[in-house]
Amino acid sequence: MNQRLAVLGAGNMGEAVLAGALSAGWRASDVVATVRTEAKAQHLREAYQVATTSDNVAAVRGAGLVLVGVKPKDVGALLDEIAPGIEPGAVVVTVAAGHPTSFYEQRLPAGTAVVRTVPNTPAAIGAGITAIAPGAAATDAHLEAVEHLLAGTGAVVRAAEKDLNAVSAISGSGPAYVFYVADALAEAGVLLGLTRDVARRLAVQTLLGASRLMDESGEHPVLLREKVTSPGGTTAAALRALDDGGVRASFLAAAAAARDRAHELGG
Ligand SMILES: NC(=O)C1=CN([C@@H]2O[C@H](COP(=O)(O)OP(=O)(O)OC[C@H]3O[C@@H](n4cnc5c(N)ncnc54)[C@H](OP(=O)(O)O)[C@@H]3O)[C@@H](O)[C@H]2O)C=CC1
Ligand SMILES: O=C(O)[C@@H]1CCC=N1
Repeated sequence: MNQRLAVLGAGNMGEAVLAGALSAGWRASDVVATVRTEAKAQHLREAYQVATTSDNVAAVRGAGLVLVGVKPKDVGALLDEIAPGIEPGAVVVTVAAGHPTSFYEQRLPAGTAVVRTVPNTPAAIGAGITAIAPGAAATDAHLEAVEHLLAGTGAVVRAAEKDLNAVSAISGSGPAYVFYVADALAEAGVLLGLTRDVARRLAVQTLLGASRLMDESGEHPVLLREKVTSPGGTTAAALRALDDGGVRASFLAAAAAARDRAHELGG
């Protein structure tokens, strides 16, 4: 498989994967990115020195790796468009939520290797986590090539394809849940009379510090929570309010809703 990479739809996720590939040593001269708007294309050329075009068929010609980065509703039309230009032996990697690998295989030349992935936006700073699963024609060598492609975006784990909608509900959408909590915590600080600036800094640094502590200590979140929660103290009072508000149950319902929506998007 050759090292030419075509990123079709270099938006939030496509651009993050592109940036990760370059930081992992991919040559900018081996990358072409497609978008619809010239302003976005200009940004990609200036930020990464990659070639850009709005012609997806031209982009996939000569590409050994093709990344599908468009919205789920646009994937079918994109595949129909590029199918005639796909190189024999090319690997098609997708970040789109929902669609199973069989959806791609039905529209691409017979035997095309497809690898479905679920990344998340911290990939843009090399702190993402991506789950990958092979389609029917994808081999271990294809998965290794995709792991190499994604190495600069953060952690990469292999998963069963049947689990990818659940993965999407946890780590794919997960950053949005964390930003939601950050916003809620900052607004709580404002309610208690802190300035917006101070409240936001307290909330963001607390999430960052707590995440690092979980990661670096390796301790279970329950144990870490107990270390903050003094008997009869302030945190116990706060956690009781969260439980009274059904926050834990809401997270379970939120994840199930995201998983079910991914299933719907996949048709
Ligand atoms: N955002 C996230 O956190 C995650 C997203 N995903 C998946 O990633 C995919 C993209 O999401 P996201 O990056 O947020 O969306 P964006 O809208 O940011 O990116 C989509 C990009 O596709 C481009 N585009 C649309 N149609 C075409 C086309 N026909 N040819 C070429 N380029 C095209 C758009 O170009 P232009 O900018 O010029 O309009 C845009 O840059 C989705 O399928 C989503 O399910 C997966 C995991 C996490
Ligand atoms: O919201 C979405 O549909 C995409 C998939 C996972 C995260 N963002």
